[in-house]
Amino acid sequence: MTGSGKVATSNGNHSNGHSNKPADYTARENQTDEAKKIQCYLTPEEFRAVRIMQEDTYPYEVIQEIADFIVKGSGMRPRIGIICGSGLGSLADIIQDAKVFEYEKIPNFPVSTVEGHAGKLVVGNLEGACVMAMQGRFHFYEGYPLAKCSMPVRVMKLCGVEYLFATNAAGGINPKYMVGDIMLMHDHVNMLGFAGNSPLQGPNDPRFGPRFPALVNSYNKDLINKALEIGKAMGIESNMHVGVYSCLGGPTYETIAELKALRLMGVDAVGMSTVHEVITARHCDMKVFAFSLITNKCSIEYDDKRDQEANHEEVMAVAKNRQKACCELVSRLIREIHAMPPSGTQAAKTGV
Ligand SMILES: O=P(O)(O)O[C@@H]1C[C@H](O)[C@@H](CO)O1
Ligand code: HPA
Repeated sequence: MTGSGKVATSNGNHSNGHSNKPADYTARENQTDEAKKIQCYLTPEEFRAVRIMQEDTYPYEVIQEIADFIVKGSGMRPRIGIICGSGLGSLADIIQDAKVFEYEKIPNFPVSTVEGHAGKLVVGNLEGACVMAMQGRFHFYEGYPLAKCSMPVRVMKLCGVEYLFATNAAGGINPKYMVGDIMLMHDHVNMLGFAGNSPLQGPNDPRFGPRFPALVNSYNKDLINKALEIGKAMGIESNMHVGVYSCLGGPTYETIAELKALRLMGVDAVGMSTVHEVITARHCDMKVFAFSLITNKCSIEYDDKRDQEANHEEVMAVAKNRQKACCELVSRLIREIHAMPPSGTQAAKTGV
């Protein structure tokens, strides 16, 4: 590959036949043998960065080491894990007695590359419960394999987390959804899975879960019902929905034809994350609560006169506007979970 992503031919020409070697090629001649073999114009540093990004094997022992690093470094054993969606990093800002780990400083951890994803892991207390929050998630379009995107969910599991709260910013396809609404996820359509991609691809380690996990009832119904009650108490029930989310690979927003197809499949909101995290969490038997903040309405009509083009600035601005409601919903739900006995006890087995 060239620095611009074009494939170079053996005579040095790009496969589009127009340009020759990049102008800065002479500065790039100090290549590794491996890079030379595939006619790669990346510098050794770039080549190494791509290799690290695409490395997707995280053996159990490595994940255990990361978990130990976090538990020892924080002196806490979190019970609830939170993944903050785009612009929803404030969910981690409300954590008290926080111990903050920058992703760069956590051994073997990927780094965040997207605006609105700070790249910090925050461990502390929220409503009396010990929680850990990812202020910044990993997306497939950043170049990470899905297993790497959702590897932190396994870290959470080995830290002791029982509940995953996954949040995201999403486009509303259901015409009833308005910007700023909250959709509690009760199911998903795994479009990347349709294309043969899964975070569970490759050898299965039964210490995490079974080879063929079932995904019906992935989204905990009791937590959805509790969240609806909380929404009512907050006076936002008319801005809350229960619906189906779908994740596409991104980073492009969807075409109208794609949106029409998703709507036909029963999808209410579309984004670029969460599904692989939920799959990984269910595989290792975590209870999942997830919601989408609807940051933009997706037009599914070609002759729609409104200016409906999605953009990340708008996504971030809406998330900022609605962060208070999202924080309150999450805090109140965590308060309820904290009041329940830990799972494993007889009483807990009958509840969520
Ligand atoms: O991390 P999430 O899923 O909240 O972020 C969404 C999807 C893209 O990363 C970005 C597009 O604006 O927001
Ligand atoms: N599509 C995909 N991802 C998104 C969108 C969208 O419309 N809005 C926020 N994240």
